Amino acid sequence: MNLREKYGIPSNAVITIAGTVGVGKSTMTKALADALHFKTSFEKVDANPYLDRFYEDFSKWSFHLQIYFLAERFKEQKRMFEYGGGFIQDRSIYEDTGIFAQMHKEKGTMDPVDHETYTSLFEAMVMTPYFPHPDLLIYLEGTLDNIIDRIHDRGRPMEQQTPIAYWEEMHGRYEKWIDSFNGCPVLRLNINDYDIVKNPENVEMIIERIGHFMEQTATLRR
Ligand SMILES: Nc1ncnc2c1ncn2[C@@H]1O[C@H](COP(=O)(O)OP(=O)(O)O)[C@@H](O)[C@H]1O
Ligand SMILES: Nc1ncnc2c1ncn2[C@H]1C[C@H](O)[C@@H](COP(=O)(O)O)O1
Repeated sequence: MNLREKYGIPSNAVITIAGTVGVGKSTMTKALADALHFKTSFEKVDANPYLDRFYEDFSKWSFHLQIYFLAERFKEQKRMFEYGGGFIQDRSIYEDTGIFAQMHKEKGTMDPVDHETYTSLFEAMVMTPYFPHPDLLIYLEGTLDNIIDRIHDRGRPMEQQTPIAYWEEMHGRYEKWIDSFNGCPVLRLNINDYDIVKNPENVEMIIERIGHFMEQTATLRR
């Protein structure tokens, strides 16, 4: 019996991994997909035509980048549900608006009219009964210091030039955002509790928690 069957995770589940930059979403996405024999949906980072320009000049490229991410994630959402599920997704669509667009508008690096246009498009596309929401959002949390170490170790050039204050602001916003998020069931995992890089066998403990959690949420919905 494989781990998915052992812990009763439906083969058509769509699980999205959320959390601030560098917390370990991509690593977790790959580990869970390998262990569950699920497909993956990754964010495009290297092939993103706006990301470098955005980090060079937030104000100039905020709107372009958000529209790009919205289009990419919406296409991915469609692809996952057309396949009939069985996916682990690296970052949810909800974080684009709830964290990034909101933060840049409030910090003055996204024009308020652009933000309004973006938000109305996002709501028309996502906040409708027709939009398929994930079965589960796994929220990865950790201390700011650990996360900044990971960003430095990973070494993406545009992130190295970004002031620590940016990651600190984002970290604080994530903590508030997740407390009020209700788009789908949320399972929180602290990165200090499960080191899946040093101890890959920890993945089974995470899958066990996912199985129990999904069973409980399904019972509550019945
Ligand atoms: N459990 C872990 N222990 C140590 N390092 C980790 C762990 N998970 C991820 N990392 C490292 O942290 C960095 C960021 O991880 P990544 O998965 O790319 O984060 P995200 O997708 O959230 O931005 C990478 O260098 C990755 O190898
Ligand atoms: N919606 C977004 N707005 C601005 N920047 C974003 C958005 N989504 C992702 N990003 C950035 C943050 C990182 O530099 C890369 C990849 O994110 P990661 O958390 O490392 O997967 O894209």
